[in-house]
Amino acid sequence: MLSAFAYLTSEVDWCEGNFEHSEVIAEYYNTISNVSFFLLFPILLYLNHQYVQQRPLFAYTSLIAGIFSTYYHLTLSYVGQLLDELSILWTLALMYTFWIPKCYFPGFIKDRTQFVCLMVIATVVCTLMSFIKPAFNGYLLNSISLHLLYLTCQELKKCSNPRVHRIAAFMVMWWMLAISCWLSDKWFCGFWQRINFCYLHSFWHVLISIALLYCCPLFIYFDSRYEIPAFEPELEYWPSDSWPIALPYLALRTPYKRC
Ligand SMILES: CCCCCCCC/C=C\CCCCCCCC(=O)N[C@@H](CO)[C@H](O)/C=C/CCCCCCCCCCCCC
Ligand SMILES: [Ca+2]
Ligand SMILES: [Zn+2]
Repeated sequence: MLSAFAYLTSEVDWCEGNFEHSEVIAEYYNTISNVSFFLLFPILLYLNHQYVQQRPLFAYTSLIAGIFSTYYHLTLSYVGQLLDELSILWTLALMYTFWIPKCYFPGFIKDRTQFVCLMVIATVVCTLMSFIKPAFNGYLLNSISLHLLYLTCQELKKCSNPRVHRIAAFMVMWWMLAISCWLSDKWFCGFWQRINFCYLHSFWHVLISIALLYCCPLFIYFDSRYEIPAFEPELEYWPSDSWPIALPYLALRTPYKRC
């Protein structure tokens, strides 16, 4: 049992060489690049504080995923890998349970309570299955992004706001860059080793964090339109619209009321 915590017991070993820069950190760049998840957390929280006040549940999940991902790359242990993957699975399950608009529920589901039960059962089953072949979990988790893409397309069809379309386009661009790095690190490691450039998984950490900077405001914008009718949601940029590099966030405006 204790051996599951031991260094180098994980089923997946990423392309970066082990213990090349430190005696205690198995994959040095893959570990330190997790700093992007720790930055993501306060940035999302600060920029979207109005939304977080309305629906506080969602704020802490990216931090937990970041902690376990750091532990995993630091040790490459079996337990580290499972914690990394299961924290993402449960984060995404939590997001789905509370963020998915009712119109996307399967036909046999009547209300959110039933949907919560369905999500709990599905997540517990996936959790148990993930112990069977942990190496497969990464593919499963990444395939959830395809469903997020589908949901984005459906919502964009209902929305003519050019700002929303622009943020969605940026999210997809960053996600495509991120997933290319993740797959390339897995499939073409021999090539990257030959040219002595084995850092693509650490690029993935940074690029998927940037994609989430666009993904989160977009999905909480969709959610606000359905679930917080007392406010008018608007997507804005920090520090300003006119800056060449700016971060999108959700502002909740009180609609002007005529007497
Ligand atoms: C207002 C505040 C809201 C805060 C919400 C925070 C939402 C965070 C949501 C998800 C967290 C994902 C964290 C990803 C951690 C990745 C760690 C990692 O790299 N693990 C790998 C092993 O080291 C593992 O192989 C990767 C597995 C795949 C993970 C897939 C994550 C998908 C995230 C969805 C991104 C959507 C982008 C847009 C899609 C079109
Ligand atoms: Ca490695
Ligand atoms: Zn990783």
